[in-house]
Amino acid sequence: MTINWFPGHMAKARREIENNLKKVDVVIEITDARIPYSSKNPMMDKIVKSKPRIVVLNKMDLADPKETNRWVAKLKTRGVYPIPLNSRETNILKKIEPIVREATQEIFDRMIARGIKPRPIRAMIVGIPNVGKSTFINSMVRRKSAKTGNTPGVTKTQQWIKAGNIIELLDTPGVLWPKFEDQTVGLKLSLTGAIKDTVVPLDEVAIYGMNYLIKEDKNTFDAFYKISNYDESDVLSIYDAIGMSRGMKLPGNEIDYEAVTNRIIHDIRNGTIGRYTFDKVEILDEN
Ligand SMILES: Nc1nc2c(ncn2[C@@H]2O[C@H](COP(=O)(O)OP(=O)(O)OP(=O)(O)O)[C@@H](O)[C@H]2O)c(=O)[nH]1
Repeated sequence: MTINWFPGHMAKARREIENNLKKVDVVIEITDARIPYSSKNPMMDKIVKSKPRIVVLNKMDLADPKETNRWVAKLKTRGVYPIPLNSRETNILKKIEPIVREATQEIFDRMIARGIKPRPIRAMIVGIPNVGKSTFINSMVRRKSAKTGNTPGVTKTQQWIKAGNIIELLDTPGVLWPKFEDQTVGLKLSLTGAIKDTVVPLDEVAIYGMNYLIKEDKNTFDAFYKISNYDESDVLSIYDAIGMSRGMKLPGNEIDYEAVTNRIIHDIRNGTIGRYTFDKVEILDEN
């Protein structure tokens, strides 16, 4: 989904979420496990305020498992309920149900104490674009594609959809804007596919990712591209090595640098090279 986030859009998105918040018991915030800090909306804490919040570290299959564990531990100290997930799996309901129960225990204890028969727990999904909100909803309700209300003339009525026996979800997720304030955050959002390619220069994205991987895990990077003997402080030297190794040449035998850029981004974004986390937990204390 492409949205240009102008102040008017931001205000509208925020208002919609604030209205929906009144109807739910718990908020399920979807983030990207590779960038749990950069894929959060900057105002989420203010917007959600006092509702219990589950933070899904989605796309865990693409993130470094050690770093994901560190994020879970850290987020637990911040008053939210973190859970790593791969929303493409079919059994996520089983993983979500216990944490939804835990997050809403007080509300339901109160209902029971007042003699009210417990009703389904109502939840809304929020997150920035492309973190996997629709995939999560579809997987929770076990259907193939998310319903959309974009057909002209079709009245958009908001619906509750049942996810298993104890949860009801608002069928449309709240889409919020990503963080824009920091250039590195922009590079990470682009590297993981959360923002559209044209927003950030692609070669900068590729160079950022490449340097990060070489710093973190040079052996894997070299083995993946079958390269050696390059100067790691010189971007062109690395590009030349990859281009040569992969036979990415233009007519006239020059290296096709654009193809190398696209290749690197593709390989990192899809996890073909390996599982990496670009936000380390320490970033929370620095900001
Ligand atoms: N590897 C992996 N891919 C995922 C996971 N969840 C979602 N995806 C993929 O991520 C992409 C974006 O997923 P969507 O569900 O469309 O994301 P969204 O947040 O609804 O996106 P918007 O509609 O743009 O707000 C799709 O290609 C999904 O298949 C996951 O847990 N692991």
